[in-house]
Amino acid sequence: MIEIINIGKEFDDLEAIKGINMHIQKGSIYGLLGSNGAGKTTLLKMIAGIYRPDRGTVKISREPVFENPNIKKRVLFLPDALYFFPHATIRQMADFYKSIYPSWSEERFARLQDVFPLDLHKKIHRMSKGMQRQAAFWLAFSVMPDVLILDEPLDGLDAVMRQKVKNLLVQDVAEREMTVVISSHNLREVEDLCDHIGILHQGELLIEKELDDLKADVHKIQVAFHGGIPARILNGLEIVYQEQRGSVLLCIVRGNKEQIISYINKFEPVIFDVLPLTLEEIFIYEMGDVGYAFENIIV
Ligand SMILES: Nc1ncnc2c1ncn2[C@@H]1O[C@H](COP(=O)(O)OP(=O)(O)OP(=O)(O)O)[C@@H](O)[C@H]1O
Repeated sequence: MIEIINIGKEFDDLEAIKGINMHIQKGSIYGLLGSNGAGKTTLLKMIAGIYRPDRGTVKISREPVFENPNIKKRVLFLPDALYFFPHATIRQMADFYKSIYPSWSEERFARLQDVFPLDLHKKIHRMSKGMQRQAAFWLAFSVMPDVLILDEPLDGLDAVMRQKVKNLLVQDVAEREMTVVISSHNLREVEDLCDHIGILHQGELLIEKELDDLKADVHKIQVAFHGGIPARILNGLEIVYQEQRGSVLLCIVRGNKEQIISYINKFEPVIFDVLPLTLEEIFIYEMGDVGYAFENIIV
């Protein structure tokens, strides 16, 4: 659905995006993670056709996005800093969206009034930050785009509204195979919502994987033995991080869960737990691998 082919982008002498390749499947929810300044917004703007890549191409449905009105009318970008016309009301913005997006659904817009309790005729700039974000989602869901690109989307929404928006996103993906790309620092939210994850760092894509595969590959282990930790045990494990707390060895280990369990059981542990890592822990550890310092990631 979305093909990103060796794209690069520079700002003056800063190489913000350094030759990224990505493939995003139709109907998936792709979470783009990364440290501050990693290049997420720059990449999203190139996917949305707002920035022209200095090299490489972004294609949606096999067509280049940049300066391609046929594709751009199927793509909606919700930026982190929202923009509405000065003094516009939601109704006026809706009429604008209706005039530029052929997929706009007036019927859906009317139905979503039940989800977003906002005054259609109040000037948006007089609304609270969270209400403005609700207005932006109301408009976005009424456009019914094929591709929805969201930069830090749920910031400012209260817990109930976040859940409502997440439900609407999942519903559009399930019912009409909308493709969603989300950049977020809220890894718990990404973990709930996304099926694919990309981690960006200093303009490069460190990892691109299905969330389930990412989680299946790395485990948190707590283990203790009579008479101390056998020195040999560490040789047979791909240990990413280790720490001893009293007689308990805590470590993060890469590899197949069953193989790790059968290997450790040979040493006859008295305590042995294998726990999944949260996406937040995986992120911190992957970033640690590339020198983005962490100290103690086992909690
Ligand atoms: N319009 C611009 N002009 C010059 N430099 C820019 C511009 N936009 C972004 N940059 C630089 O490009 C790099 C990537 O910025 P970008 O906003 O894409 O990062 P990000 O991953 O979205 O960061 P954050 O998580 O902090 O929002 C940063 O070093 C930033 O200063």
